[in-house]
Amino acid sequence: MTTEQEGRGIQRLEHAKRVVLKIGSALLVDDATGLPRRPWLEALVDDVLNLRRGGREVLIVSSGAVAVGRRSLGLDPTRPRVQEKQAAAAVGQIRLAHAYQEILARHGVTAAQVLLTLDDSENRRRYLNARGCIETLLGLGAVPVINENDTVTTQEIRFGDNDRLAARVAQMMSADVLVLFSDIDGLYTADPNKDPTARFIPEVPALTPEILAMGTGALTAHGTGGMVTKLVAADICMEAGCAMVIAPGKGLHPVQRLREGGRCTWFLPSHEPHAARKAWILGSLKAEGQVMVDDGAVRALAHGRSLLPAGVRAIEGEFQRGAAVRVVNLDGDLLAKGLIAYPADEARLLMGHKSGEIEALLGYRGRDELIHRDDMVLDGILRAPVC
Ligand SMILES: Nc1ncnc2c1ncn2[C@@H]1O[C@H](COP(=O)(O)OP(=O)(O)O)[C@@H](O)[C@H]1O
Ligand SMILES: N[C@@H](CCC(=O)OP(=O)(O)O)C(=O)O
Repeated sequence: MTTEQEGRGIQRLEHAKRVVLKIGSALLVDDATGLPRRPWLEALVDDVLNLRRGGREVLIVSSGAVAVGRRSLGLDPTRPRVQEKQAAAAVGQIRLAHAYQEILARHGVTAAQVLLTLDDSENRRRYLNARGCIETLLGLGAVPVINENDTVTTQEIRFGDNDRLAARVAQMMSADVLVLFSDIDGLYTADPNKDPTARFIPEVPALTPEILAMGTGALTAHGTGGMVTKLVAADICMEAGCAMVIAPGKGLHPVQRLREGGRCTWFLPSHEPHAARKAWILGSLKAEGQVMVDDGAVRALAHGRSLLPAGVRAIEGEFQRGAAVRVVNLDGDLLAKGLIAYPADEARLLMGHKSGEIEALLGYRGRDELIHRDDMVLDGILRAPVC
């Protein structure tokens, strides 16, 4: 790898505000005992703490529930049935979460278990709930330890592999970097375990058909992904403006080795996560309603602030929480488009009121903002001029 290539990826990691680390079963679970590898996990937690000391937020997407639980239940790994895998995940997840919790707690850090399903990334209301919860956990200094909620998913309605889940989490949380730790040090032109002429690829600036053709299935006993799912994950990340890296995870302190310039493959998107999210709100979502705001709110939006209920005069349309809505001024001029934090009926109850009154009006304490600035893109007469 050239110094310049090394540099670009590492720079992304060193300047990242939010990093997702994905740990595969083959790295975490000891083949002989079927238990989490403690020394490896302790070294990983050390790495996580170092990242956090540098001011970064860290999320962990961890596989291993099925591998751990399968062993505890004495299930045959060669003939997995869906219900047995679900049962194994239920047993293994509690042990896995406990291992993370125990090691992080020794350093005074709180671990938080988050189990997600495919629906949580595709249904906008659930998406906002999951995102809000993880955002709150990060704000409170916890380390979210995320896995698929295997016990309630079936073949048709699941991520199926944690490479893709991790990419969806990175996209949902506008992470700057996703690290996929693997049993291999990166992407090759072909599977190097089968083809000795396969060449290593240090950096992928775009997912061309040639790159996509390099993906083939998994070889390991525990793993479900192989290179195919890593390239699917790269596609999700690149689209979301998140850099992704496939790095070797077998040895102790895999993050430290990555930061020291160890061999890996970087997938580097040309745009930032924030820009990608805003483009998605502006371009891909159909507005389901309209919010009319007063002049004070127009000034707040123009300064990049969130929209509070106090500045709202009227709400049109019937929509659910998380719907995309147009924001207009009293003359009906378009100002912005955003994802609203309340359904239409509740938003109507809140309009014109101070955020401190939300609990009394709705009977629960929701978000202070009707549309958070991270969920809003200025448009129409407030659209930033393109230079
Ligand atoms: N083009 C490729 N480059 C690198 N590895 C590949 C490629 N195609 C297939 N593989 C295989 O994918 C494996 C990594 O995927 P997987 O076993 O799912 O890893 P993990 O469990 O670490 O996520 C490698 O060990 C390798 O055998
Ligand atoms: N949710 C499953 C993980 C499935 C998976 O993707 O495993 P892996 O290929 O080892 O990352 C589990 O915890 O066992």
